[in-house]
Amino acid sequence: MSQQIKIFDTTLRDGEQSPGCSMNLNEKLKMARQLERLRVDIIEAGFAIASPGDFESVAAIAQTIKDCTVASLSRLVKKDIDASAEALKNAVSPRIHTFIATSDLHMRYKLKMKPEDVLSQIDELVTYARNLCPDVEFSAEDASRSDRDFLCRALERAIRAGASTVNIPDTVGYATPEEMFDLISYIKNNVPNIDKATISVHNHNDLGLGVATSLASIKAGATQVECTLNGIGERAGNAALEEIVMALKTRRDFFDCTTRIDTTQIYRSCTRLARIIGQDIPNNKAIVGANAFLHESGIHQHGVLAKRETYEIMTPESIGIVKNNIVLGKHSGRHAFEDRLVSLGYQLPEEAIAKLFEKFKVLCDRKKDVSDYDLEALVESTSHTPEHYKLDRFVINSGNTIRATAIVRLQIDGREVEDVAIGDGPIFACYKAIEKMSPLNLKLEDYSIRSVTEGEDALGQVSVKVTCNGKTLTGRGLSTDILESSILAYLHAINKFISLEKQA
Ligand SMILES: CC(=O)SCCNC(=O)CCNC(=O)[C@H](O)C(C)(C)COP(=O)(O)OP(=O)(O)OC[C@H]1O[C@@H](n2cnc3c(N)ncnc32)[C@H](O)[C@@H]1OP(=O)(O)O
Ligand SMILES: CC(C)C(=O)C(=O)O
Repeated sequence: MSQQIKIFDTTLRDGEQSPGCSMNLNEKLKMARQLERLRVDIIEAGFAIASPGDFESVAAIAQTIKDCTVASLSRLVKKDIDASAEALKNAVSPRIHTFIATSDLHMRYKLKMKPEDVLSQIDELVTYARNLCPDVEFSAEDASRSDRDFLCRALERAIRAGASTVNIPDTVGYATPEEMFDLISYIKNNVPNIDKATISVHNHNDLGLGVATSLASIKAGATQVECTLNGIGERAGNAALEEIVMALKTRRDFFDCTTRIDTTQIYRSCTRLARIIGQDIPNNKAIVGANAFLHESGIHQHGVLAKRETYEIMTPESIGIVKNNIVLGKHSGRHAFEDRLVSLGYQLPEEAIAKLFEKFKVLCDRKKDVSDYDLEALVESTSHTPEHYKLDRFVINSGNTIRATAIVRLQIDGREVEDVAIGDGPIFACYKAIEKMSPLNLKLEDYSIRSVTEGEDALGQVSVKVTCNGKTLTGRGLSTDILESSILAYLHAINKFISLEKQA
C-alpha cells in the first residue's frame, strides 16, 4: 500500500518570515481558506507570541478552518506555549508546535544552554504543552548540523513527553539529499519508540536543495513534510509545496507515496499568494511558472504535436490550469459571473459578489473580453483592508521636456483632501502629493508593474513596498490605467499600515 504523506504548510508562518511577505489578517484568512481547499493536512497559522496581530491571525484561522489541523509555533518556553494554546482554543484540530535548537553551535552561542539543560527543558515543556493540547509537534532546530546521538536523545525525550510528531529540520539548507536520507534512516533505527511518532522534515533552500532533501527524507521514511507555496520563507526560502506534491504524484512509480492534496488547486493557490504578497512567480519556476507548460522550439513543438508526453511529464489541467469556453463580457449577467467565481474556487458572501459585479461591469466597459485571470485579479485586488485613504481623482501634467505635476484628491476617513506636487515622472509626482497629505513618514522601497492579463486593454498590476515606522508593507493596485494602479497600490500599503497600527 502506498504511504500517505502529510503536507504541513507553513506559508503563513515561515513563509511570512520572508522579507516583504507580511500579510494582514484578511490576507492570511484568505490564504488559509485557499489552503483548506488545496487540502493541506496542517496549516501553520503563525507564531502566536510574536505580536498581537499574529495572535489574532492564529485565533481567527483556528476559528475558521474546519478541515485541516491548525498549528501555532512556540519556542520551548512556557509563555509561548500558553499563547499558542490560547490562540488555538477554538480550533477543531489544534496543534502546538514547539521547538528548540539541538546543534552545539546554536545551544552554545544562541541559547547559551548546556545540552543537558535542553533535554530537561524538553521533558518539562513538551509535557506542559501536551497537557494543554492533544497534538504536540516537537522540532529540533538545526537538526541536520546536530550531533546525531544527542539529536536522537532529544527526540526520544520529546516522544516520551508526549510529542506525536518529531520534526528534523535542515534549518539552514546545509544538508545534501544523501545526508538527509542517511539522517532520517539513522533516526528510524536509533530512537526508541520512534514508531509512536510521525517523522517530519522542514528543509530550507539555501543551496537550492530544499525540495531534493525533502524528497530524499520521504524516501528514507519521513511521513510529514513542511513546505510553503512558491517556496517562500526565511532567507532563500523553504521547500516548495507544489514541487514536492507534483514530484510525488508524477513519480509515484519511484516514491510510492500519495498526498491528500487536490492538485487542481495548486495553480490558484500559488498565484493567489503571489498577488497577495506582491511577488511575481518567476517565468521558469517549476510547476507554476508562466513557461512551465509552454513549448518554444520547433523540435519540441513537433514532438508535443505528435504525442504530448514527449515533452510534458504532467498536464496543466492537473495543477488547475483550465481553458474556459464561455466568454465573460459586458453582456454577461450576474448568474454567469457568479458561476465563474465559484468555478474559480471563490465562495464569497452576497455583498462581496454584488460589489465585484459592479466592478466587473466597469471593467467590461474598458476591456472587451474579461478572462479568468482578469477575474482573479479583480477579486484579489478588491481590498479587504479598510479604506482610510481612498482615491477620489487625479490630474497629471507630464511630458519629456517638463517635470511632471500631479494633483491628487483623496478621501481620508471621509474628509476630502487635495494637494499638488512635482516629481521625476508622473508616478512619483502622485506619490509626493499623497505624502504631503499624510502625516505618516512614508518611504517607497520598491515599485514593480506587470500586465496581469493580455491585450491592449490589459489590466496592469502595480506592487509597491513601502516602509513606515520601521515596518515594510506591500500594496497592490489594479487598473487598465497604470497611473491609477500606481496610486491605488500606494494607498493600499498606507491603508494596511493604518490597519496594523489600529490592531496593535
Ligand atoms: C528557525 C525559525 O524559523 S524559528 C522562528 C523564527 N521566527 C521568529 O523569530 C519570528 C517571531 N519572533 C518574535 O516575534 C520574537 O523573536 C519573540 C517574540 C519570539 C521573542 O522576542 P524577544 O523576547 O524580544 O527575544 P529575541 O527575539 O531578541 O531573542 C530570542 C530569545 O529567545 C531565545 N530562544 C530562541 N529560540 C528559543 C527556543 N526555541 N526555546 C527557548 N528559547 C529560545 C533566545 O536564546 C533569546 O533569549 P534571550 O532573550 O534570553 O537572550
Ligand atoms: C521552527 C523550525 C521548524 C524552523 O522553522 C526551522 O528549523 O527552520
